[in-house]
Amino acid sequence: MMKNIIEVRDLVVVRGSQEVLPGISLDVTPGVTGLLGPSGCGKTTLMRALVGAQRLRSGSVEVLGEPAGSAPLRTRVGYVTQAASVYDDLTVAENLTFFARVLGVERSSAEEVVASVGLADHRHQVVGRLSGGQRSRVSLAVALLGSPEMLVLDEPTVGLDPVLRRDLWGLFHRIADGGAAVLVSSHVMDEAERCDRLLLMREGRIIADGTPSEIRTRTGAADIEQAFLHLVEGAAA
Ligand SMILES: Nc1ncnc2c1ncn2[C@@H]1O[C@H](COP(=O)(O)OP(=O)(O)OP(=O)(O)O)[C@@H](O)[C@H]1O
Repeated sequence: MMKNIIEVRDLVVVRGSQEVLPGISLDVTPGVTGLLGPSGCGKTTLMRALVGAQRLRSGSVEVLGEPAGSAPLRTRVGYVTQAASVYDDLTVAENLTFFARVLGVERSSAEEVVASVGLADHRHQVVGRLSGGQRSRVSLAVALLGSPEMLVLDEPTVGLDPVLRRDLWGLFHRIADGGAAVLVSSHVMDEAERCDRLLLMREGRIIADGTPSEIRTRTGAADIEQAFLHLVEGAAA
């Protein structure tokens, strides 16, 4: 059996006055796992909990056998939020060299990750003058420093053209083939078929968990969007 990279048990998270996650449990093994669900269902909140950036009301979140967010996980986990988190006044290469030093990662790794996100030709450009899609790939490159064993990506393909989207999904699978858990959130259902496993989320709960074909077969739907609607209507009935 494949080892669990992520173990979440009875996780309850309250934000403001709302119980956003009312008690989630899940295991994630290596591979590309898609976290899908409508806007506001709690995807980002779950991802924040996985990287230790979210206060938990109760329950536990373990990553690679350590409590989420603990010091030993610092270089073993990569996280990309929806907002680019790099320095606009530095070049692509300068950003990567800076973060490589902060993380204590080899300088050569900085060059590798720039190439892997397709930005080698832009490495001497100032980040503030790049397009939105290029900037978000700089954040992704930072998250890839040190070859993390868990990579958490919040809507990483928003605003990218089809060729880049295809290339990035190829990259996610190569990373997963190396034994990492890559967790990708999306509300674009047509990206679901690119995942090894899907977690469909609604109102803070996982309403389906399986491969894309398992979920389609179980619901008798032609695609994941139809399957999701079927599940939502079934749950409401
Ligand atoms: N800082 C906050 N304070 C209070 N409530 C919040 C806060 N951030 C998010 N929420 C609430 O938590 C719920 C889940 O939000 P979350 O960002 O996890 O959803 P999401 O599924 O990632 O949505 P999206 O796809 O739009 O990014 C929403 O109802 C939102 O209003």
